[in-house]
Amino acid sequence: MLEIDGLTARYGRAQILNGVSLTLGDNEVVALLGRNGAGKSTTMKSVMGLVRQTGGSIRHDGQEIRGRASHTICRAGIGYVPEDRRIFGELTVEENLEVGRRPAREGAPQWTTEHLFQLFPNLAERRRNLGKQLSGGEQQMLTIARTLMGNPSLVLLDEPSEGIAPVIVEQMANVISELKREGLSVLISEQNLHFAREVSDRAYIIEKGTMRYEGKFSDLDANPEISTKYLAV
Ligand SMILES: Nc1ncnc2c1ncn2[C@@H]1O[C@H](COP(=O)(O)OP(=O)(O)OP(=O)(O)O)[C@@H](O)[C@H]1O
Repeated sequence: MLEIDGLTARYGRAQILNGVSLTLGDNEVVALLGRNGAGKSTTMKSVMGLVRQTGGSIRHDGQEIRGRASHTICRAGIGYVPEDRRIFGELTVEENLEVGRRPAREGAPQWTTEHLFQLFPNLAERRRNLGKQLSGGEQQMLTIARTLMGNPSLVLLDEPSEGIAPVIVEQMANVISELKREGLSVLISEQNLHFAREVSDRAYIIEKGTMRYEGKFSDLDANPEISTKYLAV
């Protein structure tokens, strides 16, 4: 589904990714863990063609996408939910969802607003509220729901549990499990090991733009020194 191999990327003169490799299989949920500034967002932005990549490859369903324009990457079925919730504050919840609507895509689940409202009951209750009237957690949910309106087969979620109330974090975990049940592949970036463990099949740990760990959560639990060294636990 997604194969990143030896990816290097920079902002201006600063080298941020030093050869990152990661794979995500069909219908897998994989966590990209790391502390603040480790390079998680930059990895996701690289997949989306939003930062300058200097080397390596990014293949999606076997096709090289590194260097392609962002809209082409979206059209290939990759949805991206950035950390900063980019909802339209002056549009209602329903209108925000309509903005994300794209044609159905073969091999990917097709979403309707009604289906999304079942998945996000909070948004259903607030469907006629303006985006700016929602809480931070609800805005995060709305960003995810709007991305799903594009019928992606792969979704990149940048720190979905960041800065939201615990009760919403629990709902977020349910949403990610439901996306997997629907057949999607999901890459989440996380600092929260507990949340990542709850929703993901396996994990990578990145530090200073370099991959330090790849494996199961059970192995991470058996070797706590890895988490202590590379994560804020
Ligand atoms: N637009 C930018 N210009 C220059 N440097 C940047 C830019 N964005 C990020 N960086 C730097 O790149 C490095 C990696 O940042 P990145 O956002 O990928 O980290 P992260 O693991 O996602 O952490 P965070 O939780 O802070 O988002 C950091 O050192 C950061 O300061």
